[in-house]
Amino acid sequence: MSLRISVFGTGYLGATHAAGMAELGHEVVGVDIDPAKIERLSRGEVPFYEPGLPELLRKHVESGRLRFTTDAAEAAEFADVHFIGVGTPQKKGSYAADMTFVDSVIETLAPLITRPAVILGKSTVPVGTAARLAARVRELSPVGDDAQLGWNPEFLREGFAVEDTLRPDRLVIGVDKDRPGRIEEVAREVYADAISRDTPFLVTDLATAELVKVSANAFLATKISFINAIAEVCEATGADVVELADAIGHDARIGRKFLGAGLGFGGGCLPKDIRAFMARAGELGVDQALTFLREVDDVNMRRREHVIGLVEGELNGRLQGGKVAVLGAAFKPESDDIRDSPALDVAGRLHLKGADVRVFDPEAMANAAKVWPTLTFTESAAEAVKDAEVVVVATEWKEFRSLDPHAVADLVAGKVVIDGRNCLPAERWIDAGWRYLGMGRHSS
Ligand SMILES: NC(=O)C1=CN([C@@H]2O[C@H](COP(=O)(O)OP(=O)(O)OC[C@H]3O[C@@H](n4cnc5c(N)ncnc54)[C@H](O)[C@@H]3O)[C@@H](O)[C@H]2O)C=CC1
Ligand SMILES: O=C(O)[C@H]1O[C@H](OP(=O)(O)OP(=O)(O)OC[C@H]2O[C@@H](n3ccc(=O)[nH]c3=O)[C@H](O)[C@@H]2O)[C@H](O)[C@@H](O)[C@@H]1O
Repeated sequence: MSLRISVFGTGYLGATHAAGMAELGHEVVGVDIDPAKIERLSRGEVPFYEPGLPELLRKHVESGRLRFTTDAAEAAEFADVHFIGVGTPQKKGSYAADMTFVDSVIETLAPLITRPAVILGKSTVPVGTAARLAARVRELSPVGDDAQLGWNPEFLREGFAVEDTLRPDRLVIGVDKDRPGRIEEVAREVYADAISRDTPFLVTDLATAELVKVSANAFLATKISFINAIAEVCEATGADVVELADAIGHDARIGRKFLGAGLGFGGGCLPKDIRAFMARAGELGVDQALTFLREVDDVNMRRREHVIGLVEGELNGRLQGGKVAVLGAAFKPESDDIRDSPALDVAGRLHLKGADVRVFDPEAMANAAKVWPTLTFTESAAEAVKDAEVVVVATEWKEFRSLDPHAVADLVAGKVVIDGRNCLPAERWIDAGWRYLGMGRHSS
């Protein structure tokens, strides 16, 4: 059955969710406070890089099943199901999540709900938020208890956002167990396609749904920092963390995924989510339960220092004026997202320490230049590495993984490559005469 849906927030999550809902047969309006974004989306353009999304979005804008507006009243009038996908960034000067945007959607939308409707929150929020907002919605809406709020956390990965939206590996719906209302029934209609394929559909209370999301991200972050901590020990002992990860990953209880040692995790979610989780635990008086996440964060940030130290070492302690190429600015490949990007952080810090840094990224240059206008960005990887004394591979784009070490050798001043993502074929680079430094690996 086709539903009328609105999606508040048309960033990485919201724009993908809106297009995905249209693909599932629903009629959708996307709402954002940024008029420039809405104008581009209305023309069928995606204002960020996400493989497969431009085609999907254009298809549904052209079919008329998907449109965009800055007018919340229009969305309230049109839709019976409202998703909230606005940002919950880290607050300045604090670990906590900034709830201004989510709160503002509720304050605007709830009074406009004049017939029974369901609101499903998708943003990642501190536990307790949904119960607070559900009460606020009942208070503000003219239909009172007939305006119901549940929480439906999102697990998509950037770079695979379309696939993850259309074929999620699980669906979680948080419902106030004392007032379940129509939330489960409506969510089953929204996600009928995935449910028909036996996708696990888990109905929980509101707090559990909120905690599922932050626990999943905390676990992923912990797994990455675990392997990076082991990488530190490998570096001290001459062991090889990639062989080690392969070996422990064969144990099905451990698994090989997310054991990629390197520059560590970044992005708009993992770092801020573990910090917000710690902040919320503090407010709840259970901060001790999550002190290990402090360590997870510290191990992660040390990876960046480690790479900066390696560059400095290769330049004989002389960063000032040293020519360094940084390949990659995005926090991971197949994304133009530079939020808390380890690659860009390393490039920026080397630049602040006086190195002559040149950066190239296939998709993230425009975003990176906004944050680091004083960094030098080049048109190509070849231009970035020209005359470099050290090359740092900081984001594992395919374009960098498949670089020809012989061709690159002809361009550089020094054949030193730091593989910040353990993504290069080390033997090929070594055979081509390079000094190769991996993360937690034998160097040559
Ligand atoms: N990016 C991702 O891969 C995922 C993000 N999330 C969560 O989803 C939420 C959104 O994340 P992103 O899409 O990455 O953020 P984003 O920053 O790309 O997008 C947020 C959008 O919300 C808009 N906005 C702010 N206030 C608004 C309002 N009152 N009404 C309508 N629009 C408003 C902004 O203009 C912006 O376009 C966060 O809580 C994040 O943790 C969850 C899973 C995946
Ligand atoms: O809440 C969110 O926004 C999302 O956060 C992550 O997705 P995403 O940030 O898109 O990226 P990941 O693929 O998880 O990678 C995160 C970071 O970890 C790094 N990483 C990943 C895997 C690994 O083995 N090693 C490693 O350093 C990546 O380079 C990247 O910087 C989660 O994977 C999603 O399930 C979740 O929905």
